[in-house]
Amino acid sequence: MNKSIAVIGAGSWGTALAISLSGKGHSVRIWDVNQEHLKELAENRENKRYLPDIKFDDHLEIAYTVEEAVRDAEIVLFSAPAQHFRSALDGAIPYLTPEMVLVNVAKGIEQKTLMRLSEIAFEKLPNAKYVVLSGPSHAEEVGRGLPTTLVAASIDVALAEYIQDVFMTDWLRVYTNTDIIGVELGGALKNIIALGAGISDGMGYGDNAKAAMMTRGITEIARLGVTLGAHESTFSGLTGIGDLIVTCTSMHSRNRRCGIMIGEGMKPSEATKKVGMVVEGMFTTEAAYQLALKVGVEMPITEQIYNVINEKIDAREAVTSLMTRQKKHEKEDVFRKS
Ligand SMILES: NC(=O)c1ccc[n+]([C@@H]2O[C@H](COP(=O)([O-])OP(=O)(O)OC[C@H]3O[C@@H](n4cnc5c(N)ncnc54)[C@H](O)[C@@H]3O)[C@@H](O)[C@H]2O)c1
Ligand SMILES: O=P(O)(O)OC[C@H](O)CO
Repeated sequence: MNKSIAVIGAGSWGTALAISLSGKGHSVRIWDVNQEHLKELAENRENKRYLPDIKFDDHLEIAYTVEEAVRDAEIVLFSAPAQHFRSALDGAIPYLTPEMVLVNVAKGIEQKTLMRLSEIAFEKLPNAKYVVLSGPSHAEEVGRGLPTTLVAASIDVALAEYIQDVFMTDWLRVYTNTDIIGVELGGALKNIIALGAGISDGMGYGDNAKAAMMTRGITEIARLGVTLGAHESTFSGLTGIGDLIVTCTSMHSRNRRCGIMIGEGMKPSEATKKVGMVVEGMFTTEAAYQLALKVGVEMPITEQIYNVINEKIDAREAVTSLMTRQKKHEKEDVFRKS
């Protein structure tokens, strides 16, 4: 059955999902803090800034206030960048009702509190019907209807199944999961490794270096994730290794593109600006670095990327530091446990 859906954040991902949902016949209203951007969306009936040449259909309306977007919605989808999720939620709260299902697609950790986004939501709304939607999914491909998979994660499996039904199309396949911690952390932390993969590419290193970055990257992501309560197996699924692969290898990736420019010698702040859309890894690196210190987990790649993007060392020094670390067994963590 068709639903009424509010989308909060009309960037590339919010727009791509709004196009997909409205294409399925759902009634979608999209809102953004940037009023100028909303006017352009209404005038052009497409998102020329982020997803040019993909026209909106009649089921997709532009809302000029949060209230207008959220009023009578059955589902409220948050697609603002992770550092803005708290303010996006605060803005919507006066208009939310307990029946509304909240879906968050942002991938990050709040820098100032080190909280996962679901922790923010449950702190404010302890009984929220809350679902995380994540997975290997570039907006540029979803907007064009290219085959994609996602995972709807919730502590309530029935709720995850509800969102699975609402979002699923013949080309957008949605799985469910109840490991909300693992799904959130996989989506957030892969952006750090994608920055690293981009830096490696930008420095002119080859496929060997990138394969190492990705494989050792997922190892340290899982190490932190399991310490924070996630299931290890989640990191070998779509929201773990799946999302890591797509982000580290695609030219659509904002994180990888930013990394490439840094690897080529551009200042990190300049590279971030040049991407022109949110580069979540630039915030998540700091948060993950602090979280790892707090819980005593070793994250050598994250630590070096933290050093590079904060201009403490250059990328070549970071590579030397990673390559000349104390030698170890590949599965050292497993040996430590047994
Ligand atoms: N772009 C993708 O392919 C993709 C895919 C999966 C997940 N994501 C995740 O989705 C999130 C958004 O990414 P994006 O690429 O769409 O970003 P973007 O930079 O393209 O757009 C972000 C939009 O959010 C708006 N915004 C900022 N604060 C807001 C607020 N408080 N309320 C409402 N709108 C607000 C901005 O004005 C902007 O239009 C990120 O966490 C990203 O990791 C992106
Ligand atoms: O473009 P990126 O690097 O923000 O990645 C987008 C999505 O998270 C890929 O799944």
